[in-house]
Amino acid sequence: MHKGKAYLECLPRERTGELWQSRLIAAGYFSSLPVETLLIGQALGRVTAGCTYAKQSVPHYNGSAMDGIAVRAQDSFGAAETNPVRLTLLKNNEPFVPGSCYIVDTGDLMPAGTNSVIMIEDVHIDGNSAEIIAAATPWQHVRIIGEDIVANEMVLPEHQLVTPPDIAALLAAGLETIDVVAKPKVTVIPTGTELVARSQDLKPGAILDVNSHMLCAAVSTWGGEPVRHEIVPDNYEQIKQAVAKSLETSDMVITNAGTSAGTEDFTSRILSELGEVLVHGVAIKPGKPVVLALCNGKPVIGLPGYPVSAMLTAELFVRDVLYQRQRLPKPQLQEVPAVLARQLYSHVGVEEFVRVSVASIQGKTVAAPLSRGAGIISSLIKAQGVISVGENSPGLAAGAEVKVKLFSQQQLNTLLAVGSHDLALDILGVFLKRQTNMLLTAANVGSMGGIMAIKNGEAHIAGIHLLDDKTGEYNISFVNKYLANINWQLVRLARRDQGLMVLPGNPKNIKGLSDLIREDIAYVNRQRGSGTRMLLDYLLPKQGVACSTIDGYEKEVSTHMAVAATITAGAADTGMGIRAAAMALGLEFIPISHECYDIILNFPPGDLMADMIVSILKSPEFRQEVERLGGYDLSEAGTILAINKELGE
Ligand SMILES: Nc1nc2c(c(=O)[nH]1)N[C@H]1C(S)=C(S)[C@@H](COP(=O)(O)OP(=O)(O)OC[C@H]3O[C@@H](n4cnc5c(N)ncnc54)[C@H](O)[C@@H]3O)O[C@H]1N2
Ligand code: MOO
Repeated sequence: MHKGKAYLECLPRERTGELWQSRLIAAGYFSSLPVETLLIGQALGRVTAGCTYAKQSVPHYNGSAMDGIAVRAQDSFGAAETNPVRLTLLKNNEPFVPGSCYIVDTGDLMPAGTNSVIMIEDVHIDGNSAEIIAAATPWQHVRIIGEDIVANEMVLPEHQLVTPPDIAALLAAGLETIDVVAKPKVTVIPTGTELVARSQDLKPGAILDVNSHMLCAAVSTWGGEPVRHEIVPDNYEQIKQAVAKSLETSDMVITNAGTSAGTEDFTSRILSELGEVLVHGVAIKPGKPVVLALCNGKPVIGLPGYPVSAMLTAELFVRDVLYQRQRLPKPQLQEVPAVLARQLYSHVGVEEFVRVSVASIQGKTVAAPLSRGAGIISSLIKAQGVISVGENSPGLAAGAEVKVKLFSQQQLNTLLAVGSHDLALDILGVFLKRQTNMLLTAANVGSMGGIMAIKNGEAHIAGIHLLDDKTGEYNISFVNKYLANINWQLVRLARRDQGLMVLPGNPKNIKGLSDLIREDIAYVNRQRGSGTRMLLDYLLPKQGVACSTIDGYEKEVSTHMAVAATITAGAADTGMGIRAAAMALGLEFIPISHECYDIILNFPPGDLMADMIVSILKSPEFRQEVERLGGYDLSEAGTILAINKELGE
């Protein structure tokens, strides 16, 4: 047995792909494929295992192609307007005699003796005779035997994807069943002592096994037949046995987790004992510790435990192998040039894959990077595409030209909201989708980030809640200051309650901001530039509180929900945020202030989308749905607060 390659000896992705492909070819993995026989009606989307030949001709009899009369062509010769020819009409059961004809409908068997059809429009029926005024050519309007498919002709070649018309052709050609390439059976083994199968069993430290379901679904999407193994704890022998047993019945085995350097990360060692580890460590992020092995001539892939890493490495090293194994054409993702919405740091030495929201903004395609953590499942569902930042790149500047691989052709049918995020925006997205079929995607970069995105033409919408500490007014002075020469409108979305969130029962008896200086109180703050942080910094001096005296003032998180989650987890006693976030996690809420959450709309004059958004904001249905979240006042929603004065004049 070969020893596994040392971890961290990372190969570049392309070389890994080539090595993986060439070793699988050498192992014969793509040559002798198991075959399955299916009823024709079940073969849609499958790949023919061999060439298929017609059992019968199509059509299998000479039939009339039109409604009319069936004649012997030579009986009609000489017919003309000046010389009508009269033929005797026979009944179907009467034998043909020269100079006679039969009435036929489209599809009828041509009566013996006839070889041509004259359309009924060109015939004058008179009692027992039919008069024609033009000659018919032999076989006109007749579908002759085998005109479509001749018996023994090839209907479909081997390794062809079966389409709906193929099903018609196969059935017409007299086939009842067809041999197709069998779906590769792929066993997915979730590993980890911390894993539980059901959310009822979750407790701190336990993780719900979601990856095995995600990976099985991916295998199905890629044409394979997934088999989900039960969770195997981090036990060397048990994992080894599970892999060895699965290999007996599967065409491919995927293990999940246990690929990195932890004390219980056994994958590479186990696979090197069961076969040969070709790769352990690829210079990519996420997904670096992926393991690629060949055991008994079958691929065994150790995918890293984090969901995003697992999905990306499956896309890179499982998907194409499955397509190739089934001879399915690999779907090509469309690649479009786009402008990066914000700066992106990257590590030199690894190729980094970053999921992005994509939108077309006034003719410019913009890609907004989503959160990059390997455990951020939501980045997988929010993304419309992915970009790759090359191994040698330390990162990309905002505005840099990137190439986005789009997950679907319709992905540019998107409105991009960049700025401070609010649940009301998600609800606006639902209403917009209903009315316009446009998808609203949001990148949460804080209020100032939103203003900058509008300034750079990289957002359709920006949610902001910025307090001007000189005027005490919200938002207007900021848009006027930063957004010249742009067709913006500032529209009220909601007034929101801002306040302190505390655990149920308020165990530390917090009453207001002045309590934050107490020694027994740990605070969790929002990031600089966020509206909530600006409000806090505005209010603290008014209460005579110095921020340096607050324990936790330096501890920053970037969303209202993260503040609420930090308090729920016991990592802080209180933090400022909106009431809806407190309610969502069952926290108590001490109101401190109101703030105005408004949206900047960036649409050219006359664009109907801005009007549509305003009318949604004004609708009672939308207002009720948002107000139900708690802590929102939408009585002014849809009010246009300002438009760009410079352009307006
Ligand atoms: N000292 C080092 N630590 C880590 C390194 C490293 O190089 N040195 N690499 C990190 C990277 S990169 C990744 S990726 C992960 C890979 O981890 P493993 O494949 O060993 O997996 P685990 O540590 O067991 O799990 C990671 C994470 O994922 C969760 N998980 C696992 N299985 C599932 C599942 N079926 N469904 C949902 N979530 C799952 C698991 O609970 C952990 O939270 O290692 C880093 N560490
Ligand atoms: O490879 Mo890991 O997936 O970067 O986190």
